[in-house]
Parts: sequence; structure tokens; C-alpha cells
Amino acid sequence: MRQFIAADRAESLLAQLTADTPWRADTLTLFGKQHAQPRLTAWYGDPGCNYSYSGLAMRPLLWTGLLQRLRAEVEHACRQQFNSVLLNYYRNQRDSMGMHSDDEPELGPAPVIASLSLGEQRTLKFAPRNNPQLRAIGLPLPSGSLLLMQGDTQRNWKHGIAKSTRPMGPRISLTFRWIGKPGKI
Ligand SMILES: O=C(O)CCC(=O)C(=O)O
Ligand SMILES: [Fe+2]
Repeated sequence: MRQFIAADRAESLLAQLTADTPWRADTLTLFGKQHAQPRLTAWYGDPGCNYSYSGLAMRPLLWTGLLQRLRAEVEHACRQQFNSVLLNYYRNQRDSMGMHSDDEPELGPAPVIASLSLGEQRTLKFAPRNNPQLRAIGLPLPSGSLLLMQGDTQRNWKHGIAKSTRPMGPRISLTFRWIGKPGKI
């Protein structure tokens, strides 16, 4: 994790993306039950980068100029290509992300995910999946930071963002991914 963009640029990106993104409020089906997703999302990618999780199939929106510029900067910093990005919008302290691993088959055996944080600092909790000797850790993600998850991170850990009782402002995360095209995984 490292500081990637300056605080004032992060603030203006937050404002721009909040206003200009066609945010979705989705309902997930988990074990046959319907749940409103506790945050808003938007999925962008190259044509054909379809992604599905928790019973939700998502077709990508076409890249905007702004997101393409950010993708190029993140690719340069990570020396890694990304063909899609999932945006998460946490409106306040009541929005959250349940504990999960990004281990869908589309992402391949060792997913590389670069996550850019804008706005309110939230803590990404990591909990071990199958090694009881490992302890959960909390990673605070300041505005403008870039987190790279790769290798066995998804295999060995779950991660998520808990609700808070402390009032919090909005946060957007941009999670850049590589989705294997059918037949190329
Ligand atoms: O908002 C975050 O930092 C976490 C996002 C995440 O885990 C995901 O999009 O899979
Ligand atoms: Fe994730």
C-alpha cells in the first residue's frame, strides 16, 4: 500500500466520480435470500469483460476518459495490465462490504487487484481463510492510497469493510482487475 495521488486531487476525483457515475443499487441473492447491497457500485471494462458474483451478472460500462487515465497511471505504477474496474461508493459509515475473497474463476488462479481509495479513510479488515494461526489485521486506507493485492492474497485471506458507529463522509474505491476472456483463462 502506498500514497499514490495527492490529497487535493483525490478530493476532486471523489467529487467528480460521485456526480458523474451511473451508480447502481443492486440486490444480491445469497443462499436464496435477497439483500440490498450496502453500498453503490459501477462496473467498467473492455467489451466482453463480464463479471458475476453472488448471483449478479454485470456487463461493463464503456471506459470514460477519466477512468482510462486513472487506469493508465495505475498500470504504470503496478507494472500490470487491467481490463476492468469495479467502483464502490460508500456513502457514509452505514455502508460496508462483507468479508469475501475475490476468487471468482474469471479472475484466474492468482488475481491481481489494485485498489485506489478516495475520500474518507476506512479500514480494510483481512481475516485468514484457513490458517487459524494467522491473526486478522486491519489496514487503514487513506484518501489517495493505492493497495495492490496479488499472489495468494485471495486464496489465503478474506477482506471486507465493516460499518461504523462513528459518522463518516463518503468514500469511493476503484478496484482495477484483469478478467480472463472465455477460453483465455
Ligand atoms: O472498498 C474497498 O477498499 C474494498 C473493495 C473490495 O474488496 C472489492 O471491490 O472487492
Ligand atoms: Fe474485494
